[in-house]
Amino acid sequence: MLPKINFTETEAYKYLADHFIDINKKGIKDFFAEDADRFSKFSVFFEDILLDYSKNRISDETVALLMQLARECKLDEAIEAMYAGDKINETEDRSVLHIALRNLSKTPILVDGKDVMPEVNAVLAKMEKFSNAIISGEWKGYTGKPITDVVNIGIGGSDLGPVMVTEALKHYKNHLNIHFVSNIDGTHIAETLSELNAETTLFLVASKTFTTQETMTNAHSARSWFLENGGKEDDIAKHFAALSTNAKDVSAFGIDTENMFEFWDWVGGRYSLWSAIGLSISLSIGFDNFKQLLAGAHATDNHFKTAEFESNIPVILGLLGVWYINFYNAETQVILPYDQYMHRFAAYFQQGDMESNGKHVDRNGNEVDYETGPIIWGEPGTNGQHAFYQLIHQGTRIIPADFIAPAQSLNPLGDHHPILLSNFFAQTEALMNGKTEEEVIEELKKDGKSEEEIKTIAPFKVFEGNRPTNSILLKKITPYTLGSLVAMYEHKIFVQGVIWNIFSFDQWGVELGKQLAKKILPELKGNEKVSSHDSSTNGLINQYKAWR
Ligand SMILES: O=P(O)(O)OC[C@H]1O[C@H](O)[C@H](O)[C@@H](O)[C@@H]1O
Repeated sequence: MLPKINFTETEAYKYLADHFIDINKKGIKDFFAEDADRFSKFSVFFEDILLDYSKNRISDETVALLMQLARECKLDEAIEAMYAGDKINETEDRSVLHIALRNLSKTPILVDGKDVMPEVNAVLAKMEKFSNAIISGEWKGYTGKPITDVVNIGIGGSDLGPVMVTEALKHYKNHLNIHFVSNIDGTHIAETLSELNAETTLFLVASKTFTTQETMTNAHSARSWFLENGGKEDDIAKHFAALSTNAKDVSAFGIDTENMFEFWDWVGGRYSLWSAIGLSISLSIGFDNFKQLLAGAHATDNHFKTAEFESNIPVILGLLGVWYINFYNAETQVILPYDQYMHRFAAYFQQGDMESNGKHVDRNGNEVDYETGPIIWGEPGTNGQHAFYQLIHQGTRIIPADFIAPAQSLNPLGDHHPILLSNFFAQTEALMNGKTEEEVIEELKKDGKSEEEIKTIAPFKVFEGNRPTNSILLKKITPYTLGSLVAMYEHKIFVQGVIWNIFSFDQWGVELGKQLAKKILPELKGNEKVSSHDSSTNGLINQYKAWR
């Protein structure tokens, strides 16, 4: 079980609160001026990934106190409990074992005394066989033609991970066209199907529960489309596969259980891209590359489990987040990949982080009196620079930023990559150093501005700087390094959940809206006016009925 410690009552927290007052008076650039070793002290390599966290508002003492905080919160016991298969998802009475899905060392991992690895490996073997058959064209559609298009129908964790990874690893993809349908808005599936041919299309119905309204509705529409476009009931087995934990509902839908790729209740939806939910990834880049993704994540899992906290990347990232959220009152965390392929990375971790740590009740069932999970957002660089960086540079809020970039481009075209990377380096430098009033005045003088003009314009051109960033420089985006990176962020979320004393692996907060939508749906039928809600909801529903 996870320890249940209120981190604000630890010794370390009290020291940190005092220490914060001192640190807050200093600028990050002052730390660099004082310490020539700062970069080597506050950076860590993990294989082909370099984390530089030196451009943060931290000193040696901050780091030592944050590490003490982790120790007082018994992070080591929490890590051990997760890896041992303890039911740390207490509110759902489940283990949390996405680490087992990529446990390529095959050491036994027990849930209720049973080793889960044989089942994990059996599903991986089935995914390999299926992926090879589809990719090679050996698997034929109902008219004998090979599959050309794959449509993953899923939402949330059954969509975002596969979308993010297939996009991030597009460079490694084969000839198959992979599509994703998630939204219940009929436009999503209608637009997707309009380009497709039923004879050569494979649908993956991806749903852990196989009850999610959006996915089931989209899956039924896909089935009808298939039958209307020449397929027969008997052909469904050639064109539909299911990725789920719910065998009963899969066969009730009419999908051959031979075409069912199973996973288990100890895999959280937002941690499931490594499971059968990753079948679209394996189809897109081939099973060997999918295995490399798992291998990269497995390497991070070993790092997280064994490295000292001081050199443990997820621990460092997690504690830095706590420092800003709980001491600087940072509300958000921005993730900025300088890699076009990674354009859905921030969106993926919006679910990963916000659904995990968006909690206001602690592990003892009490309301917390401190902040927990941040708002996660971000877009790829350099697009973000021309959109929202203004606020990061000169706004009133502190926005800790993670900058991520590969040293090697997968599309080395002219000077594109050096230009991209010059922006990556420049932004963190600018955010740290800012621009002083003296520098601004100097610049304006050089531009030949008058004293009067300088006085008027200078205040607007000053950047106070001291804005914290992490830089994550990867040698190259490969399935392996991406797997490592994603697992780092996953474990960072775990670290923060442990410190905040919350349960990171349930998501009760998404239920209420679903329940109410089910209640409202029948009320939308017929023309009679609705009066069972508040006046706003009644007004909106009745206007919808008048206009539809
Ligand atoms: O995979 P499914 O069971 O269809 O669930 C899809 C998604 O829906 C739910 O509402 C949860 O909030 C998500 O964590 C989950 O990933």
